[in-house]
Amino acid sequence: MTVILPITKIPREGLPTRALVVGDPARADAVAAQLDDAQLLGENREYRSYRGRWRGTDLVVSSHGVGGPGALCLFTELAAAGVRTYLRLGTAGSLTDTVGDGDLVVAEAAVRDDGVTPQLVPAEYPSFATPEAVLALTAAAREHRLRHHRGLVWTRAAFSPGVLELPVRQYQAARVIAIEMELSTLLVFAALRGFTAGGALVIDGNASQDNADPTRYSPHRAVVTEAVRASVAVALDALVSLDVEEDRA
Ligand SMILES: O=P(O)(O)O[C@H]1O[C@H](CO)[C@@H](O)[C@H]1O
Ligand SMILES: O=c1cc[nH]c(=O)[nH]1
Repeated sequence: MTVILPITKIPREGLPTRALVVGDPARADAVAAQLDDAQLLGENREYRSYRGRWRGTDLVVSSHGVGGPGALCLFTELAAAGVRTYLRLGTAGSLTDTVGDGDLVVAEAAVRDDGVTPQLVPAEYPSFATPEAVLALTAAAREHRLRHHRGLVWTRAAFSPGVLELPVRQYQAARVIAIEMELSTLLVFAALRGFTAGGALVIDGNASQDNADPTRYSPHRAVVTEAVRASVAVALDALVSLDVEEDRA
């Protein structure tokens, strides 16, 4: 009898070892539509998971919703079902004028302001992308002729600010180029398990100007939608090219 995992309702066994994870269930549908023989694996809450093939390689695509704690539930259940290599394809706000709308940011590492990984491991522990994932994503972005940048990302639990002053200027001065909400959770989770992980993020606005006023956040513009659509092949090409498990201590 197939055992179904409780939070994502994916099967406990027999999954491919690679997963593309995205925030939005509709984005999981759009990725699945590009796969060969896509099959829905399970659906519950914000989590929608498919399996399928890209260029002959089996993989999973799953949505994790918004925020690190919920995303961690997906990453954990995917691991229980056999996934060992994760790439996140998401959106992010830019923190610098040189990274514009529709550009792709390939994360080298992420600031752990995610609100959840401090409950897993001390705050000094790093949140870094697997080097091969960074190289595979940048190579695929170049091949697909997408405007892209490598750099540091700020993962932050709260989308909009409250009353506390945010260290935006300090992180800008420290060369952090984009802000989003789940990547550091994925990178820490993967490092703790000895898995491979990375992420690429499509820029959907200037976060240092827009996020204090949620009515100015406008991610549904054509420049963003088109860049996300074009980035799917980049992320899938990178995912199927990765094969780094054997070298790891
Ligand atoms: O486009 P996704 O993958 O959802 O990523 C970003 O968009 C959401 C905020 O609108 C957060 O999940 C953030 O990380
Ligand atoms: O967290 C996020 C995601 C996309 N864009 C932003 O400005 N922030």
